[in-house]
Amino acid sequence: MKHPLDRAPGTEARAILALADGSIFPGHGIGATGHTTGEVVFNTAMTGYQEILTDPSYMRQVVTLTYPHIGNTGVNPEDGESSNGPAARVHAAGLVIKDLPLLASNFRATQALSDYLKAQGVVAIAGIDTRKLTRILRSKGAQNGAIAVGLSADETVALARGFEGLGGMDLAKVASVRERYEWRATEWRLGAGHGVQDAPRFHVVAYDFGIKANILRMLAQRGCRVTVVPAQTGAAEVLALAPDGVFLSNGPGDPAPCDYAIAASRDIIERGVPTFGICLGHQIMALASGAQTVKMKFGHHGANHPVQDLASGRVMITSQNHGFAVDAATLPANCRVTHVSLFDGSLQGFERTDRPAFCFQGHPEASPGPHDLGTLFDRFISLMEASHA
Ligand SMILES: NC(=O)CC[C@H](N)C(=O)O
Repeated sequence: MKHPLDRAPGTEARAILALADGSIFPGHGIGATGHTTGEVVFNTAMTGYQEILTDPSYMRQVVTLTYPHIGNTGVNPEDGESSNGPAARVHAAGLVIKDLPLLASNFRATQALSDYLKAQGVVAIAGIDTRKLTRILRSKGAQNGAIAVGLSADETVALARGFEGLGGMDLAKVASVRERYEWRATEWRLGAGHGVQDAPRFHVVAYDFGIKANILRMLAQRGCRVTVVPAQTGAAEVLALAPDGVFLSNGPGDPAPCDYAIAASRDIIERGVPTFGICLGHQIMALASGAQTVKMKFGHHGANHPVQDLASGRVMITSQNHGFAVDAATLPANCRVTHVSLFDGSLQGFERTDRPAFCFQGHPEASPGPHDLGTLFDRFISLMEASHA
């Protein structure tokens, strides 16, 4: 009898991964049939594939995982990161891996990765030389690509070249929730699962540009009642909710065309409301402060990127997922750099010197990844406390 976490060997369809430069990688399909396109990026995290697939920031990106064995721990109903609708919903446009194990084994697993990808309609490919692929992406930069089951190599290359690219693409409003909602679930604990915040000290309004659930859980854990609002909510509507603080979320796509979010954030920050931004939210805060963003060559996607906190000199190991960055040279005088990447010297965080506002480019909420920067959430709480005093 087939165990729900087993996979029958030799049953996969032939599939092709093609890059816009014409590179072809034959493999086998481990997800839905059909085809998909997107920007092909590589992520160096050794695990956390369920959180990565469900992170809305990966919308229109085909994720290559450089760790060779993916799927070993199956998937479970609790580790999804998409807060908008079912947490288990996959947002990545596709998945590229080296090897899918025949057997998944974990006490929390309820489904095999392959069955999950099929159920979610996600096209995915295994048997790929991900080291070769990653060397191409590192030397030439992130590229548009396609995965296809049942198409020729030429047809798959044509699909890859047909993807319009993420530059200039406004996806925050696409990933965002349509209706405002309240969030109270706290962080997951072994044996207890998620708790509920029923005695909140603060009210946070969180802009949903594609927000990850663990950000909301970490805010709730620290005593916040969170009202999550759609990406295009105006500043007046947010201020009318009388928030103690405003949060600008992570999200997919290019931050520069998100003019609605840039304008609203500018108004809210100028009003002196404590504001915290993560990843796309950090980029939006920079644009709202007058700085500029740029597209990176291949971005940062992984779970062990060293980042230095300039005030203390301490080096933090961080979770990262971004393909755009704030150009530090364009930061105005009222922005002070707080964090720098030790991989490439790029800007990782800044604070406003004239307003209670700060932001971080990586992912302090982890999921997946290390927890070194959880203290940034405590800093946001301190800003809200200070504004009450
Ligand atoms: N995780 C994120 O919020 C990503 C932000 C933005 N889409 C980028 O790629 O840089």
